[in-house]
Amino acid sequence: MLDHEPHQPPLPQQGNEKFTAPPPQPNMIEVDDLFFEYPGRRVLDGISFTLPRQSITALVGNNGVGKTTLMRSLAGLHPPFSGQIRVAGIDVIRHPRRCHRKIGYLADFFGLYDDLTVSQCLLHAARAHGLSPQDASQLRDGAVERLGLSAHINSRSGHLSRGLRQRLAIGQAIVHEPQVLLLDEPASGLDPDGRRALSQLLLELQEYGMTIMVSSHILAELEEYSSHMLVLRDRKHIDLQPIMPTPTTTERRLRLMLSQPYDPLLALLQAHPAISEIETNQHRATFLFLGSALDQQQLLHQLVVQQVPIYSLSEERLHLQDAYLRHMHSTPSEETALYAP
Ligand SMILES: Nc1ncnc2c1ncn2[C@@H]1O[C@H](COP(=O)(O)OP(=O)(O)OP(=O)(O)O)[C@@H](O)[C@H]1O
Repeated sequence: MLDHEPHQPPLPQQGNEKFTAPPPQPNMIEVDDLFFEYPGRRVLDGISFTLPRQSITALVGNNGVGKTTLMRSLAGLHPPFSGQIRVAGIDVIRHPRRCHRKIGYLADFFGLYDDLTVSQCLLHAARAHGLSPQDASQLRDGAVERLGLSAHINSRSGHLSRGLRQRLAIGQAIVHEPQVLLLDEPASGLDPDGRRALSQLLLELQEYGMTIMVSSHILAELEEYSSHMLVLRDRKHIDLQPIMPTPTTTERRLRLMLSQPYDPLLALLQAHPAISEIETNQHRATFLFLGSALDQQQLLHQLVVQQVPIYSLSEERLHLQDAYLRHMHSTPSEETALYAP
């Protein structure tokens, strides 16, 4: 069950699981010095990274670089050669079964029980996580609604179209409401409506408190919902970049647009204690802002009161495709800009 932050809407109750929730950790996934080898082939060579709670991370990298291997290691399905993996504070390598309850995983090539109905598949997945029949049916109903599968609840999975099978597989991965969701190429087989629905679903699950990692080669789609990009460059190098602030992040890059030039703007921004890295021209200013949503509201109020001719204030986000290409063509030690110009 998810740990709820005070501001989060309550999730449907999962029933009689009773334990004292651990204090929330800032990082939900922690990987340290991870080595993975297939016979005669090293795929991950001492990589380390951490992913913040409630982030949605796009895992990207060239074909064959090791994305699936990394995801399966995080899911406790591929014991690594050495290193440490902690998910939701649990040591995945030492306690893989305990982690399975907290993790939802969708494989790139998944299997479904073709003779079971949609309802039975979801119930089976929920029961496999040790949930009672009553809780399993309650969660099944939630997953059916979230995935838009109501019209197909009694259809056999073997009779579903490819896109609906993909949706059902995603439903199976989230039915037990895991804290961490790992999705390997979840959009393959989905039509444009299904892909849009997937983006919305991931953002909704993030709102509920899930930490999500998605591997895909379709960067434009990842850009719609990802808060971070994790680039697996080669077996030794992995880099994490923030793209969008998460609900718990306070640093963001803002863009302010002017309807006419306003010379005192630079001095005004420079005087603000929460603002740094300012770039201005006649029509706009971009800057790094450190503060809460309320602080941002106050900044906007201050600008309006001082009659700055502002017509919009928005958050800038990284263009994933540009950042990815910049990343892949730089040397591992080179700094890359976090946000698009
Ligand atoms: N069971 C296996 N035995 C041996 N080598 C394997 C095995 N599975 C994967 N590999 C190799 O390990 C490397 C990493 O594979 P992996 O599937 O993790 O890459 P990927 O980044 O997910 O690739 P893609 O983007 O094509 O899905 C590849 O070179 C692959 O050939």
